[in-house]
Amino acid sequence: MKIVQIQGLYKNFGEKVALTNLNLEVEEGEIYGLLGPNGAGKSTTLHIICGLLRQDRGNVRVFGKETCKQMKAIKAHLGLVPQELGLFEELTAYENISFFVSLYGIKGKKLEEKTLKALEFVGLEGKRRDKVKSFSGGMKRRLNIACAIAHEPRLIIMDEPTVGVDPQSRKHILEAIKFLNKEGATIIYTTHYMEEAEALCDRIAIMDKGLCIAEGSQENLKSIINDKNSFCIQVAYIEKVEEAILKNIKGVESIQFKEDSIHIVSKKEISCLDPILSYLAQRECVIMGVNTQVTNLENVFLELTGRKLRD
Ligand SMILES: Nc1ncnc2c1ncn2[C@@H]1O[C@H](COP(=O)(O)OP(=O)(O)OP(=O)(O)O)[C@@H](O)[C@H]1O
Repeated sequence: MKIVQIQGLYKNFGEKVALTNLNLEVEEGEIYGLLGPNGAGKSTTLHIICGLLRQDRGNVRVFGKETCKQMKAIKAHLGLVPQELGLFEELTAYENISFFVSLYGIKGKKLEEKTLKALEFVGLEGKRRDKVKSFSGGMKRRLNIACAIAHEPRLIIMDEPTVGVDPQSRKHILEAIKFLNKEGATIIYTTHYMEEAEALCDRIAIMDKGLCIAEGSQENLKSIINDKNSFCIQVAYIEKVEEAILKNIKGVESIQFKEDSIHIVSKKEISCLDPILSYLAQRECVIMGVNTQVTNLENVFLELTGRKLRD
């Protein structure tokens, strides 16, 4: 079953275009990654799915119901882990979770059970009576997740839930997400950490400038750039190298300069390493090493969204 269906979605903020004809579908039971550079439109998309924002045009269905007409019914089975922490610092961990659970009309013994289960789930059962203001960043992130999942939603939307956490908390959070998914929850996950998306997601959409520019399984996405070679040449005296000349070598598709290395993407069928090395030798650069790079999600992401720094 398609748990989220987005068709022809548009959203502007004044002059600013946030989404422009976005189309996405999320199947029940999957972990669906939403990746994209800053400002790509990920949070706007998630906020529209949750009914926090209204689209200008287009159709969004969650659990087969239209968000514009049946948001109340949708919200009962939806959990949102927001990018910004949404916690009450003066309340304890227990009080924070039980407040959010109570918003779903859950009371009494059930409220207590669900709150304790969520505390245990994020490894904070020993801190239940402590005020949030005494928590570390990682503990707050975990509590933020507990507040969103304690009512046991069918669809969990996570907007960069691991920002600023240490490796231990990150590991705990990623394992918890896998567990929730095994238990039956569908998860939509945004992150800037490619290795997280690689470890978690069944399918991924890459967004840029309000559009979905690629979508599919990790294998599908990698196959987009499998007709290319990617390699890195470490060079001393890199200042002697002229980018325009390298770019003109047959087969070269893109070039990126770093402090002491050049990253090159080329067509697979044309071998351009020899002419590049000859050119570097001609310029009396010292070649310190050449590394071929394996195709991973980060290469795909950078290839599709560009390697230039964004404002
Ligand atoms: N409330 C708002 N008012 C004005 N512009 C906004 C607002 N919310 C988002 N935008 C703009 O819409 C575009 C998409 O923003 P959005 O937050 O959805 O991107 P994002 O992919 O989530 O980025 P990030 O990775 O930085 O969180 C950006 O250009 C952003 O500046």
